[in-house]
Amino acid sequence: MKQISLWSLIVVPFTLLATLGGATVYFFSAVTVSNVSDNVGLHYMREIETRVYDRVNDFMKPLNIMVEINRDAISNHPEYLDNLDLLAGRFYEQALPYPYMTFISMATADGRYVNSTRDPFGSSHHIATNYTNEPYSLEAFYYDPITYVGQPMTTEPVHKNYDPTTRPFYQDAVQAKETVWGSITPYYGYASLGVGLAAPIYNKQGELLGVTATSVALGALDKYLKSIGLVDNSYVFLAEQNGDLIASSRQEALYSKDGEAFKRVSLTSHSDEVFVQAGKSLTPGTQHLNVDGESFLYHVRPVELPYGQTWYVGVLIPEAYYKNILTEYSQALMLIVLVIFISIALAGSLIARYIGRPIVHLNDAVNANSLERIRQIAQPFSNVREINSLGRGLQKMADKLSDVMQNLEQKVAQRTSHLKDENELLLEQSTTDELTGLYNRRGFNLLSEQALLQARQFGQSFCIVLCDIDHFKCVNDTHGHSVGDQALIGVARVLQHHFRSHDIVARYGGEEFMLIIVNMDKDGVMKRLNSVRHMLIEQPVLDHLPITLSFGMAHLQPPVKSSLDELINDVDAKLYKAKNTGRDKIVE
Ligand SMILES: Nc1nc2c(ncn2[C@@H]2O[C@H](COP(=O)(O)OP(=O)(O)OP(=O)(O)O)[C@@H](O)[C@H]2O)c(=O)[nH]1
Repeated sequence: MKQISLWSLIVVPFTLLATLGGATVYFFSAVTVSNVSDNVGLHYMREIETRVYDRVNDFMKPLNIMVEINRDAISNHPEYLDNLDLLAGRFYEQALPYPYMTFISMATADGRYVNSTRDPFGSSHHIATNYTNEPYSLEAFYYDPITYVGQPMTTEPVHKNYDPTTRPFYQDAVQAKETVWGSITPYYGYASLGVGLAAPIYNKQGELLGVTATSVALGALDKYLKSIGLVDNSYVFLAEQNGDLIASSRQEALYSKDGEAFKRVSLTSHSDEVFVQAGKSLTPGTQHLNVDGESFLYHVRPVELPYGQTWYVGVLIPEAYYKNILTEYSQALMLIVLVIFISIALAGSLIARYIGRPIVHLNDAVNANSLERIRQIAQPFSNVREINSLGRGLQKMADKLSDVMQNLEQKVAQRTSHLKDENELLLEQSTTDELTGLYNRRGFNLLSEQALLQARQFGQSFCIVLCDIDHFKCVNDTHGHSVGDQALIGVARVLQHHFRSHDIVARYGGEEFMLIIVNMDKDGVMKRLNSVRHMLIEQPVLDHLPITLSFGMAHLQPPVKSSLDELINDVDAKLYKAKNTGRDKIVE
């Protein structure tokens, strides 16, 4: 099975988790912020744009409704034209719900004219006609609910010799033979633009009966755009296809007066550079617009009016507005993410510290092959209960093991020393003659080789003596075996008495004794052997029973070359000679 370290089990997953999590959140937040950012801008812009779009549509709707109703009504009932007072009342009442409907008019092909008329801001509403006098001068009348054309408002006509058939709206409509838009122009004396629709009316035979027209004051739309309450540095405008402004959220004028002529302000000729740039990109859709280093989200939506007229609603929102909101949002998000990942890292380091480190510590101690290392683990060595208990358990085991080993060592030492003693005893027993306490033959064999080596090594003299009790069989036979034993013990003691502690005195066989004397001259040896003989006579080991010994002796001066076997054979032969030549003597 593949082995992995505890550190890699803790550190690697936490590092991976933190990195992966961080990257994921960062990626998602970047994507989210970017999406939300665009959405916030778009939503805000669409909201404004839709409101303006609906408002313009609602505002303009009565214009074509009225013109179409009146066109159809008069076309189907030309008799209306015989009583223009009725039309005056009808027009007046049609205009009542629409305060900015400035004109609803009818100009007959024979030059008569009737009009429900109102100033652009709806403060005065009356009826104007030119058919009540000669030669068709335009006069203003109060509306009368019974007679429709009520009292005159002024003593003088408003317009002398007014011939509507010469007016542009009439001529344009007749020429087009269908409903046409008039051009947008300012009202005389009023700060408002206006626009009208004019429809030529034919009878069933296709003869021209006249032109009916409606007109609306656009100043109300301008007021509306100015009152929307946009965020700072935003723009909303309504413009014609050619870029001429109809209404705008900004304060700048929509037209200028040059003598008697009016000059419309277009987007591209505007004093505000933002309008200029917007005018250059007046295409439906959303785009980013950069003006003098400031970025705008720019949206254009066409407003399709009847009879082929298209206006444009444009909205510009500074990107900084919604980006600031989102920057704050993303900063808050990043802060939360940071806190989460610091927490994860902290959790990882806590696990590493409180679980990983003690386990690694334990592992090192256990693998150090030393019980002492485990016993020396400081307690408590971990704040985690289970790990601490694991460590304590190991320590207890190590303590017990250590005690067992110590006992074992003591026992082994005791056994060893005991065995040593027993060995020594056994050795002593196996090399000692039980009866006399001298070395036995085995002891002699062990020590004699060492003595010969010593003499050779230190260049010392080497003397070997074999002695045997004379007629010992007689002693046994005459006095019994135990007396014989006493004799053996006595002879052994006398021999031992005459030689040095480091000289070898051994019982070599039944009544044979072997001596090895190193580093003593021949005379010295002889003297001692003769002394032995004398003592056995003077101080008999058995009462009234003299004991004599026969000796075979070899004394070698250094260097000693003969082997032990040769020397033993030599002294054996000499002893034999002593026995055969009368006993109680030393043969050398
Ligand atoms: N009491 C006693 N007798 C022993 C012991 N070992 C050997 N003997 C006896 O020693 C005697 C040795 O006799 P022999 O070999 O014939 O020699 P000897 O009688 O001493 O005659 P020579 O050596 O020729 O002078 C035997 O009778 C053995 O039984 C012992 O441990 N105790």
